[in-house]
Amino acid sequence: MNGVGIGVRGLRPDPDVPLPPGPRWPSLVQSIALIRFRHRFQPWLQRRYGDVFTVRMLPDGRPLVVLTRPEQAKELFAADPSVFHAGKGNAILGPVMGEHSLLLQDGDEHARARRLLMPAFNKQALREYRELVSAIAADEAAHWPADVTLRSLDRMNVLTLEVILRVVFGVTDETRLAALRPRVNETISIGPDILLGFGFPRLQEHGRWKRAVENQRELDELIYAEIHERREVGDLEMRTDVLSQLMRAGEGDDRLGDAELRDQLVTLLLAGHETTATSLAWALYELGRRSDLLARSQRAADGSTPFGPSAEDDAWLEAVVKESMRLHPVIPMVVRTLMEPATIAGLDLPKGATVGASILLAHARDSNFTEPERFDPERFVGRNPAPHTWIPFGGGVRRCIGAGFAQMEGVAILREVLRRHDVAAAGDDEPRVRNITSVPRFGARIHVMPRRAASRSGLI
Ligand code: HEM
Repeated sequence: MNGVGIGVRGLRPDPDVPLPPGPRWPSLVQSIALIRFRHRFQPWLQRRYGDVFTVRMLPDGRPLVVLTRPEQAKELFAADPSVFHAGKGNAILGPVMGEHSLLLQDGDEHARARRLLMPAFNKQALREYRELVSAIAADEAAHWPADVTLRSLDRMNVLTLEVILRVVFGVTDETRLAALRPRVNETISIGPDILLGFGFPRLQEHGRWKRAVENQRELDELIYAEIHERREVGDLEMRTDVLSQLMRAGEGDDRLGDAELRDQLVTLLLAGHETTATSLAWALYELGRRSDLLARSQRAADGSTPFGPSAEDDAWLEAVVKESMRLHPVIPMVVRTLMEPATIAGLDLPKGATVGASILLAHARDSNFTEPERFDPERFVGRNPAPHTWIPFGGGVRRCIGAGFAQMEGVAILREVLRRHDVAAAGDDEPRVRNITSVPRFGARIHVMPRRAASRSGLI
């Protein structure tokens, strides 16, 4: 998904195959620069070496070839998935997500899981989730204190977590929700240090590692209890949540077993929670810096027709979400590792090399977007960006399965917040790296005030 781990253990590319230029520094320095200082390092690499460059990564200087042009991204996304693997690079997430996780699989296993998961994310399913997402957002936004400065990232994290628990896991029982929340919170805050520790069983008997293992066991027990109860009650056909749909998917032997369901649920939690929250936090922050865009978004949130929001209103809010994802990519790059020698973007690459499409650079290219540093949702109104220039969700057979879900959720949440509140950015912010994702360093702080019109209509 994101270049947490580059390459595949035991698969060392032939060092004699010539690769695009790149720095000659030690791989430790290059890895730190690429991961920790990605926002400055990637643009520097492009200026210094051009549109294709090679970074040498830990542990042994294995190459990561980075592509930055839309036609190169297109080739990468269309490449044969049996040769261009994505799952192996995410292996570090295995101990938490589980071996069946969609993110970790490749080849036939991935294709099967993807086929079983897809119906839960199609247009019809998304329409069914929307009402519940709006209700969750309305409840949360109505309880924000008046006239206060808050970290919108924190508020959005609370909201998107609640959406995962109730719309994806489909949990309605308050006692189980209360038991799940702290365990899920602990799981989502696991960093690389804990993940790496999972490789050393002795470590798991101590301190934070021990707590992480215990927490995971408790979380798994709750998830399995939910799955078993759902099977016993036998009302799966009537339920619209993601878990129930996954339990119904497939026929005969081709169904997801309990362990598979558990792994996919934890994957959806980890892949879908903070990513969406961060994009929404940036969206509120950016609207809070531009009173004209805020006013337009509030009109769209209120609905411009006597019957409520029109398709144009939805389209504007969706454009705000998309522009936020463009200007502030949460995930910097998508990567694939070559299982066989292959040619891509005119380059002959050896088996074992990793090749990535930079989301950060694609979104910041002035040949892709005019004045790329400007927040301008208008670029997405009534038109699509040129192919493979806007790639926050990656592409091809690995394209984010939750892309439609994230956009639906974004529109619903923005609508409920903006119907009730005025927002003004409180100070400047900038991206900082948090584990895999990039988040606003200061939490995208906004000052929130109740809207007078909204108060009059009894929303608050
Ligand atoms: C703003 C929100 C989000 C962003 C920016 C995002 C981004 C991404 C990216 C870049 C990938 C890798 C694609 C590739 O390798 O080509 C991905 C994969 C994935 N995402 Fe998302 N995502 C978001 C929200 C979600 C949500 C809401 C869910 C689920 C509820 C989700 C579930 C997944 C899963 C399961 C995969 C693995 C797909 C596969 O390997 O087949 N994501 N996402």
